Amino acid sequence: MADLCNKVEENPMENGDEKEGEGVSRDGSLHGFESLHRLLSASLKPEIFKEVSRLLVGLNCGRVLETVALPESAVTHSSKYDFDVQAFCFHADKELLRQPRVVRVGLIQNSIALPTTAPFLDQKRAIMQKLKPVIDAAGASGVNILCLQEAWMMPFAFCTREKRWCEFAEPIDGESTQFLQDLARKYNMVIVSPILERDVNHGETLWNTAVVIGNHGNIIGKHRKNHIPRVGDFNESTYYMEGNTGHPVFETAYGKIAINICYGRHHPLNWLAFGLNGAEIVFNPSATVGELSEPMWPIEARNAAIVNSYYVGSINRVGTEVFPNPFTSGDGKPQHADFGHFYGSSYFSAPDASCTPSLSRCRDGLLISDMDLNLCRQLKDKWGFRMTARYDMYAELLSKYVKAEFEPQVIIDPLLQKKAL
Ligand SMILES: NC(=O)NCCC(=O)O
Repeated sequence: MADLCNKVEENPMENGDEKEGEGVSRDGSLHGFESLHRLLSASLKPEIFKEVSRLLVGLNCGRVLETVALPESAVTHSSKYDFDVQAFCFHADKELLRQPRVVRVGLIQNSIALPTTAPFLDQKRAIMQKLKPVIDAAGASGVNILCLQEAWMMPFAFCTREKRWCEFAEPIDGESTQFLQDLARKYNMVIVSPILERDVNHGETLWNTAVVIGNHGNIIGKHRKNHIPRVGDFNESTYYMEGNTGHPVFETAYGKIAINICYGRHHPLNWLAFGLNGAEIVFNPSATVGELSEPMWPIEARNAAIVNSYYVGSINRVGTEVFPNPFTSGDGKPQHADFGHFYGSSYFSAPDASCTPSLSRCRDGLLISDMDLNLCRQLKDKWGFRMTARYDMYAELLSKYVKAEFEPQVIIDPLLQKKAL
C-alpha cells in the first residue's frame, strides 16, 4: 500500500495548479510514495529491487547497508509528532592497529510551523517547539553529532527580496543557539546550527552561518556560507555577503567535521578545501526546490564523499512556503508567492560510494547513521585520490586563471578554417 504523505496546507495565493513533474503531487509525494526508494521497493519484485538498490545506493564494504533499531521512545515520538525516522550503519573493514571509530550522526529536515503571515516571534518559537521532540528523539537514540537544515529558524524568505525578513537574523549566541546549547548539554551531543547571522560587532552585517555547538553546550566556532546563489528565486545576495571564514574543520569530541552550506555543493573546490583541511564528515545543510535541483541532489554530495574520502550528510527542508506578497523571477513568467516545493530527501553518503535511502520528500524527518570513521582512511589507501591528485598543476593553473591576462590553453587544429565572428 502506498504510504501517502500529509497534505500541505491549501494555498489561497497559488496560481493555477501546475505540478513540478508528471508523477509529483501537490503534497510532494511521488505517486503517493514518500520517496523514490519506497516507490521502487513497493513496485518492483524483491529480487529486482535488490539489484536496482545495489546500483542506486551501492554496497557498504561489499554488503547491503544495515539498518539500525532505535529505542522505543524515538519511534513513539516519530509517530506522535508525525516525522519520518530511519537509521542505518556504515561499517569499515576491521583494522589490526586501530580500533573502530564509530560515531552516531543525525540529520533533521523540517517544514516551517506557522504561516509566513504570523508574527515573526511566534513563527520562530513555533519552529523551535516543533523541532524539540525531533531533537529529543535524536538525543534518546544516542546521536553524537546532529545537524539541522539551512536557516532552520525562519521561513526561507529570500525569494521575496523584502528586507523585513532580516529581522529573523540573530547573533551567534542568540536565542536559537541558546535553545540548542541546552539540548547539546542534555544529550552530550555536538549540534550544527545553520542560522541567518547578524554580526553585531561588525556593523550588524548579515551572514548565512553554521554555528558549531560542542557537546558541553559551548560554542566551538562558526562557518559562513562561501557561495551565494544567483539562480531562480534564490535571491540570497539581497540579504547577506559571501562568507569570510575560509574552510574551517572543527575538531569535536566525536570527529572532525565541516559544513558546506547549500549552494556550495555545486563547487567541487569548496568540497575539496574541507577535505584538504582534514574533514571526516561534511554536512550540507540546504534549502532547494524540486524543479531546480532534484536530479542533482543525489549526485553531488555523493560524488563529494567519494572523491574526498569523507562522509557527507545532506539536509534539505520540506514543504511549500507561501509568502504574503507575490514576486516575479525576472523570466517573464507570472508572479507567484512561493519558491516551489522543498523536497526534503535528506541522506548520508559514504566514501565507499554507498549511501542511505533518503528521508521523506514531504514530511519532517530524522535520519540517523552510525559511521565508522576508519572508512575514510581505508578509502584513501584503496583509491589513492589524495596521492594521485596533481595539486601543484592545478595550483599553477588557478594562479594564472585569476590574473587578468589569463588566456585559456587551447590548441587549435591548424586544418580548421577560422570563421569570422
Ligand atoms: N539555499 C541555496 O543556496 N539554494 C540554492 C539552490 C540550490 O543550490 O539548489
